[in-house]
Amino acid sequence: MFKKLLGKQVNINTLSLEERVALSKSEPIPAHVAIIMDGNGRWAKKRAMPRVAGHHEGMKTVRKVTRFASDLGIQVLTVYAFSTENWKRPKPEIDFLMRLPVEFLGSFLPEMMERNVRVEMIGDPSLLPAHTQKALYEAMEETKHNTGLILNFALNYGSRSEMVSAMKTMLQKVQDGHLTMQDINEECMTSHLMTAHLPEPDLLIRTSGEVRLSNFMLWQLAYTEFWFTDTLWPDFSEENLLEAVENYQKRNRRYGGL
Ligand SMILES: CCc1cc(N2CCCCCC2)n2ncc(-c3ccc(F)cc3)c2n1
Repeated sequence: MFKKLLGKQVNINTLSLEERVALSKSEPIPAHVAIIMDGNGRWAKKRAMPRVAGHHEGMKTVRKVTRFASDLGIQVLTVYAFSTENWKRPKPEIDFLMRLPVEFLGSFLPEMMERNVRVEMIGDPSLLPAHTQKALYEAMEETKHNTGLILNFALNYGSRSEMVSAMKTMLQKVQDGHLTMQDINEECMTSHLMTAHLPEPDLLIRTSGEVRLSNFMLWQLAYTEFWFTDTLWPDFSEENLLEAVENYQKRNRRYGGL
């Protein structure tokens, strides 16, 4: 890929990662990047390892990508960690998955504090085990005053149920006289979603070659740039994230216009 540097065309493949990062930071960085982290089971299968080994390696990738996103100046990183459909998985796998937040936060929270990272979540935490909820709430409490990157975990999250819940709340407000039919518009709907306080995603990344949304942020992704890669999530690197951002910066977004 070629980029303009000081009036000259530069082949970025000849640059170091650091040089490419500096170049990328001279152009608009996507404020909100959302990632569907696919390919963990396949990564393990390729190595004749149990699926949970892929999930554990995937957790390390979350740490690595969080560091790099923070360095790049990304404001919000939303990662789809557990969907409402994932409850159909075997119980031992779910039990393992539900311990990952405890391990992640136990080892990474000090560094996230140093990096001024704030931990948030979207989804319904009530069905998560007590130890998972405890780790999550403690991390959100400890980091709530941080003003750097927002690391936003989608946990027990499903977009359709998020939208139904928003509609029910708005209907209840109309019944209670707190809203009128005229108030109901796209902005009103957006303000009733779990992401109301966040900018809409500028860039969606999905790994492992799957090309579908899987009930993820369906309303919020209306004008988002999509970037799909065959790379399996445990293999996803800083280089992959930078490539997605560089590709994003090449696109001129129209928001439906010309
Ligand atoms: C509860 C399911 C789950 C799965 C999971 N995987 C497995 C699936 C996708 C790949 C990444 C590794 N991770 N990775 C980090 C977390 C995490 C969640 C909340 C939090 F506050 C801190 C860390 C995580 N949570």
